[in-house]
Order: sequence, then structure tokens, then C-alpha cells
Amino acid sequence: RVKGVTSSLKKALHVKGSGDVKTTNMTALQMHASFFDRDKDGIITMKETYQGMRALGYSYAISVASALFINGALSRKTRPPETPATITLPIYINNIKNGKHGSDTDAYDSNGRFVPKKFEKIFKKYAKTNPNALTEGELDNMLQGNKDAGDTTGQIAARAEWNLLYRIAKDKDGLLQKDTVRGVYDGSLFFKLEQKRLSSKNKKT
Ligand code: HEM
Repeated sequence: RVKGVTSSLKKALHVKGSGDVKTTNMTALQMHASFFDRDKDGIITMKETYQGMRALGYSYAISVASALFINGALSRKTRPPETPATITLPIYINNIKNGKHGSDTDAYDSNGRFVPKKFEKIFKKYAKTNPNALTEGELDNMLQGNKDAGDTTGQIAARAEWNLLYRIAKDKDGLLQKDTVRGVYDGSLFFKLEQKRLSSKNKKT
């Protein structure tokens, strides 16, 4: 259960009423991926990855490249054995834990559940300037520190994930706040950022 969840997240997860969101059947990693499942059918097509990225404010080029890379990397890993491969490279949210790679923070366990201790460790170890935020340099130190030997793929994937995050989620001082990073793990940050963009667009028109 996620307490204090925003109304936008509830809406996005199709939850009605004022109680907590029941996410008992979803791991944090499944919720992270679910933002991109625009039609909520459990599958993320390349088009949906692209649309999700655009909704977060990424450029056309970054969104196209991310859709190709992310779906390219995760479709085969998450496809159920009985399901035939297709060139549209869908990602299957049920099996998203199979998309985990090395050189990460371990804040998702092997089942895709959130591990608070590992999340806290990020800030204890690397947030030297401010206890509750990472500077760009500290983020780089973290990526260096998380490197597993001989794991080029994991290192590239981890760098891509954190660079993408930094781009849209840094504050006006260039800091990645702890609360913000927490929101990436259950996907709530994505819903919040989309909502923020939508409401600022509406104000302009
Ligand atoms: C704007 C888009 C995205 C951003 C900013 C982002 C960011 C992140 C971050 C920061 C992590 C944590 C890595 C760590 O703990 O070291 C992560 C993990 C992960 N993300 Fe995303 N992500 C995005 C889109 C996606 C999409 C579209 C998918 C697939 C549907 C996805 C699947 C995963 C998976 C499988 C992991 C686990 C990696 C691991 O722990 O080994 N992400 N992501």
C-alpha cells in the first residue's frame, strides 16, 4: 500500500475514492514501469515508451532513442516463454524484474521490490554537500562506485537511467533531491511530473 499518494497517481492507476492506493499485487519496479503502459494492458509497446517519455518532457530525439533502446533491451528479457517474439518489441510488466541489470544501486531487489536500506545508503554514502540531495558530481561518484567489474552493459544502462532522471528531476540549483529520487522507485515521480506539465500547459492556454 502506498500512503499519501497524489490524486494524479490514483487517477493514473484507475483508483477511485479517498483511501490508500492498493498496490498489493504490484512491485515497486512494476509501478515504475506502469507509467509507460499508457493503456494499462500490462504491455509497454515502443510507441508507449515514446509517448511516456514525451509526456515527461523529453525531446523527440531522446524519446525515440529511449524507446528503441529500452524496448530493444527489455522485450526479449520479459517475454513469457509461450509468447512469440514480435518486431514491435513489447515489454511485459509482469516479468519486468527480468530486466534488472548490474552496476545498479540494489534499491530494487531481484523481485523488483523496493529496498529502503539500499536507498538510504545512496545518500549516506554519496550525499556529502547536502544530506538530502545529490550534486551532479556526487551522482557521478555513485555511478562509479556501483560499477560491477566486467559489466559494461549494466554500467551503460545505469548511467542512462540516472542521466535521464537528472535531466528532468534536478532542482533549480542542479541538485537531485532525496524525495524526488524516492519517487522514481515507485513511479510516482513520473505521474507527478506529467501532471505538472499538463497543468502548466493548461494555464498558458
Ligand atoms: C524517463 C524514463 C526513465 C527513467 C528516468 C528511469 C530511471 C530509473 C532509475 C533511476 C532506476 C534505478 C536504477 C538504480 O537503482 O541504480 C531505474 C531502474 C529500472 N528501470 Fe527505469 N527509468 C525510466 C524508464 C524506464 C522504462 C520505460 C522501463 C521499462 C519499462 C524501465 C525499467 C527499469 C528497470 C527494469 C529498472 C531496474 C534496473 C535494476 O535495478 O537493475 N525504466 N530506472
